[in-house]
Amino acid sequence: MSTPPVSPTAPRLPGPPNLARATTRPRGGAVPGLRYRPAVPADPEKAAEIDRRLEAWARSLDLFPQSWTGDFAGFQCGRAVVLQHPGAISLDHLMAAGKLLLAENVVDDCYCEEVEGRGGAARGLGGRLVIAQSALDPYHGTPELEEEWRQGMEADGPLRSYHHALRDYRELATPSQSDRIVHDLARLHMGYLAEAAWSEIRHVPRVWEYLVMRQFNNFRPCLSIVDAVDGYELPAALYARSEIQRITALACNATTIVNDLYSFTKELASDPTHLNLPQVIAANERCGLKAAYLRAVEIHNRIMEAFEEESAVLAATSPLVARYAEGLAAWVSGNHEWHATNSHRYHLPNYW
Ligand SMILES: CC(C)=CCC/C(C)=C(\C)COP(=O)(O)OP(=O)(O)O
Ligand SMILES: [Mg+2]
Repeated sequence: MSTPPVSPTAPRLPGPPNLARATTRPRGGAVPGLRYRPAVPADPEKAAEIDRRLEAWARSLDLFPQSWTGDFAGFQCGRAVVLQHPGAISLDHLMAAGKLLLAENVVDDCYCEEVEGRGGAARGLGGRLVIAQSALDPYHGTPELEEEWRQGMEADGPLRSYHHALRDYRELATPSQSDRIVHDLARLHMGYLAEAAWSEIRHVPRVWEYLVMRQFNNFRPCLSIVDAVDGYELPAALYARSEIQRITALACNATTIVNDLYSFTKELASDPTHLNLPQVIAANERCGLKAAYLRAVEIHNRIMEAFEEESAVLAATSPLVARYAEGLAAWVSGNHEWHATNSHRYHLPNYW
């Protein structure tokens, strides 16, 4: 079988970046020109307490080997959730957010990410993810088969972490809030599958296609819990409205592009073909990575601007919507702060 000819207009990756130019940045530096709002500072004692409890939880379920403890500490899960949920009504509510965040990362690292060296691979990912989805969305059948399923859910750290994190979340969330996150995690899994499929066939998407994939492979499950963690519910009928869905998606997309900007150097250092927004822009526009990076910042800023403007208009219509929009904005700010200051995990390119 002959290889189909490559269209001269097909996006082409720019080739390995010169990572000598992409060394470390000053600690805590934000991407120059990035539109963001300062986060409510994290109380270090609260963050440390969440980390301590999360590590104990992870150990009790044997979620990952001892040798990954350094990475767990470097990830700063406790600081992340304290920054992202400044209105959390209790430590238990922060713990629920922390368990979900930890579980989402265990699944991503162990099932999806090949470069992490923790078992993740594009091949066979669909089968692993459908079983992972059932850790959130229980199997119903005969008692015998349900028992087999229950035992199956104990098979590995990713399944145990999803199963137990969601079980604990259900205790403090309403049924519709729990159902919401189950659906948002299914969307996330669809995004993981698209990313894996493109990587297997070395497909370089158009910029809009990449952003569609990234709207699914997205922080949305984390923002989907902002009302529950703050101790109230945005009712399902309101949440389902298209204008609420839009501000939710804009906030989630802004925050996920922030990840692309801060993780750009880490990702290209481990895999020069890894897709992130600057890389996809460079491939489509046949420009250098610095120009592409600046264009990605501009796209992010326009999405942030739309989120801020549209959520302000909606907030004026009801105090409950205003509270929800504030919760989204707080998550966006806290997540930006976490990315900008997590020098264990992220380094900016030294373009500036
Ligand atoms: C916490 C959560 C819901 C994660 C799911 C999606 C995800 C892993 C991200 C949005 C982060 O993106 P990425 O895979 O690029 O992660 P790193 O850049 O390696 O931190
Ligand atoms: Mg990334």
